[in-house]
Amino acid sequence: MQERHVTQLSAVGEEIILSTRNLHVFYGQHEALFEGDLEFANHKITALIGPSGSGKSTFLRSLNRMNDRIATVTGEIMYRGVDVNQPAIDVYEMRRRVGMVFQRPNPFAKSIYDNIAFALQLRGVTDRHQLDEIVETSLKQAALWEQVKDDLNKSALALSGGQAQRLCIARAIAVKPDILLLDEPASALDPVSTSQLEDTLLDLKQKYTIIIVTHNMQQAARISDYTAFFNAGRVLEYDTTSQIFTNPQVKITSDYVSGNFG
Ligand SMILES: Nc1ncnc2c1ncn2[C@@H]1O[C@H](COP(=O)(O)OP(=O)(O)OP(=O)(O)O)[C@@H](O)[C@H]1O
Repeated sequence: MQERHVTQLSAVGEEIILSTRNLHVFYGQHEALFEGDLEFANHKITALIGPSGSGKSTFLRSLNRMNDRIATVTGEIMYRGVDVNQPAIDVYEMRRRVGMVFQRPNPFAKSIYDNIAFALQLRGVTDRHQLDEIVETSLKQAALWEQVKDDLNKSALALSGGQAQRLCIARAIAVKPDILLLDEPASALDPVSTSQLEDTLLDLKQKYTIIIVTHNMQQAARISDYTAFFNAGRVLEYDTTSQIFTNPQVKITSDYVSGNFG
């Protein structure tokens, strides 16, 4: 078996929206990511899997510069032809296009409506009709509208975990991003909410490119098109999800996906 097998998606005809080259991440002296070179295909779901501490979140958070204050990130992050890992980049604007949803649902202590409207108002959208329309569309896309349409003025803190996570997705898509980064978004959810969230992500793929960190192998297999396997700060294998789960080329990947790891 090989030691490393990373498929270049551009070589297999995919439209690449985001790619990293020579990406290294250091927390102080500790190098947590060595050469995370990956290409991400437009309107596809890519899963990042691997053991705890292998660098998945570090990599994901680097993609929209969430590591800026806590780590040193070197290398290129090419988003639609622009290296967004440059000091001159407007990080705020970049994060509008490359949004993030975190592991634990983190709605603001505001109404359901304001959770979504707030980000838009900050960006200068003040027209009430326009706000209403975007709030409704975002909640529909996040598959939450039917459950909350009569309760928009109620506190978001009263939502269930699954609903709160879908509200966070609605909030992220309200500003019309291109790419959604999700860091274990279902880890705090029960199986029913997890399944609903997976259906929502499959729907969202029509409009967005999705990159998701997950510990749940079945989840990666169910929803993703491509899977990257991380180990000890390196991407050891990257391929179609079916290939990773049925015919991995690297022994450690094979051990990991078959549950014989460690
Ligand atoms: N804020 C931080 N400061 C210092 N070291 C960190 C920080 N965040 C992560 N690390 C270290 O970087 C390495 C990679 O961690 P990371 O969280 O990216 O891994 P992961 O694969 O996402 O793990 P998990 O699946 O447990 O979330 C680990 O050695 C971790 O201890």
